[in-house]
Parts: sequence; C-alpha cells; structure tokens
Amino acid sequence: MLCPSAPSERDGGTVHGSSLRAALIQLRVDPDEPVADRRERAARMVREQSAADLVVLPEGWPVGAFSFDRFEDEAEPAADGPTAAAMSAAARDADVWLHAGSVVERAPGGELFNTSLVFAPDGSLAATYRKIHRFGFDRGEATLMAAGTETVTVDHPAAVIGLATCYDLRFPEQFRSLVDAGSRVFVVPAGWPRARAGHWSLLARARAVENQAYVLACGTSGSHAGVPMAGRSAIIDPWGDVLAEAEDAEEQVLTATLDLAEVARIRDTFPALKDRVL
Ligand SMILES: NC(=O)CCC(=O)C(=O)O
Repeated sequence: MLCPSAPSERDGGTVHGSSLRAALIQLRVDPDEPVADRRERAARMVREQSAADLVVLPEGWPVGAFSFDRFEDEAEPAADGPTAAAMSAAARDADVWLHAGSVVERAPGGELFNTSLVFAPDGSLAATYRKIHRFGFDRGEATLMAAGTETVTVDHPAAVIGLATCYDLRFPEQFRSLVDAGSRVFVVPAGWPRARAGHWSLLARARAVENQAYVLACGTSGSHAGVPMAGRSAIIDPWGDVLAEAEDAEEQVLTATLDLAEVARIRDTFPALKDRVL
C-alpha cells in the first residue's frame, strides 16, 4: 500500500471509486491530560467514526507539536510504539482507513522524526511519512528532529492520497510532486498556531485550487506549551470551495463526502495542470 512517489501521469491517477466519506478529528491537546489518556480518548473517537472511509487525526497529538521539551521522553518507534498499537486496534475495530496524525518517532539510529502513520482497515500499517519541512528555523522541531526525504502517497481504494504535514503546506512543490504521483486527495495533519490561522486557511485552499485536488486539513484544538492552536480544520474541494470547516478551535469532528469524479471533471474542463511548463 505504501507508494513512495514515482513519476506518473501529470494530470491524474487511477480513479478507484467514486466517493469517500472523510472524518477529521480536531483533537484537543492540552498539558493537563496525560499522553496515555489522550491515546485512549483518540482511539475511542476513531472507533465512533465507523461510518467513514477515512478518519484523520492531527499532527503530533500524543505529546503536542510544540511540546519540544517532551520530545526526547515521549519519542516512540513508528511501527510498534504505543500510539501505533492503539491506532492499529482502533482502525481495525472501526473498519476504517486511519491517518493517525503524526508521532515523535525514535528511529532505529536514535534520531527523531515527525512521522505520520496510516493504517488500513485490517489494522496493518499501510504507510509512514516523515515530515520533510521541519518548522522552527533555528529552534524547536527544526533543531531537534531529522528531516524526511521522501514524498509518500497511499493507495486508498477510493483514490491515491498524498501526504504532507503542517509546515509542508507552505511548500507547493511538495504537493506538485504528490500530484505527479497521482494524488487526488491531500491529507495534511497539523498543529498550527492560532497566531497564523489565516495562513493555514489560505494555504490549504491554495493547495486545493492549484492542484485541483481535495484537501483534508486536520488541525489541533486547545493550547499546549503556551501556544494556542488554530483549529480551523477544513475539507476543501478541488475548486477551492470549503465543504466543511471547524467554526473555532474547539474539539470537534468534521465530516464530508468527497465526490472523486469531481477531480477528473475539474481537471478535464479547466485543464490548467496540462499547461505546466516547469
Ligand atoms: N507544526 C508546524 O509545522 C507549524 C507550522 C507553522 O506554525 C507555520 O507554518 O506557520
């Protein structure tokens, strides 16, 4: 199921199915809740979404994307750590595809990565994606973590899904590369601060419009490490229209049904992707 990006048709991939019911869990992350309790709560919330075809959690929710001082202690193996175990079981119980957001991964060599985990409905780990663009300039994630080097797509039965994480949203070339690998849907888990909420909403729509693809942008709610989160999770269609958006930064589940034929329709009737020269 894991497909490291490879060149393919520029204007599309294979349409596997016609619709996809998405459920984005805008999870609350705050310092008062122990990590183990949050894991259990997140797993419970995933199990409640058994009507969905794809459930999404935000970036770094077990520890908090900005809780840098806890990264070393809370780091876990990607494939068989406590978050992977809980999320694998939840995906299997709910019988859903689950983008379980990202964890602080402790790699076999000891380095830390910001790693997303995607599970198939049988609970198997279908893909991992190590965040390529680390946030923080000369501090935080940018200094504590290693950078991923590979773009990743997932072959969901409804569509090829391209993966990106939070700050990656500012780098359109990553999304173009995911389109070249056949993506019709992008999933972007985030721990995006409220201070730049406007950028989050704007960039998520821009990535949808310029790539004529659905964007599932799943943020965090609450406040951790003194950083209030933006929330504002959104499901955006390939024309850039917002199908569903979290009204504020409260914990909530956002749902919408994606019509995958819409991607082909827009790419056929307004074929801007075919006019690429670079
Ligand atoms: N966790 C992140 O990647 C935060 C990104 C961010 O705050 C920004 O791009 O602005």
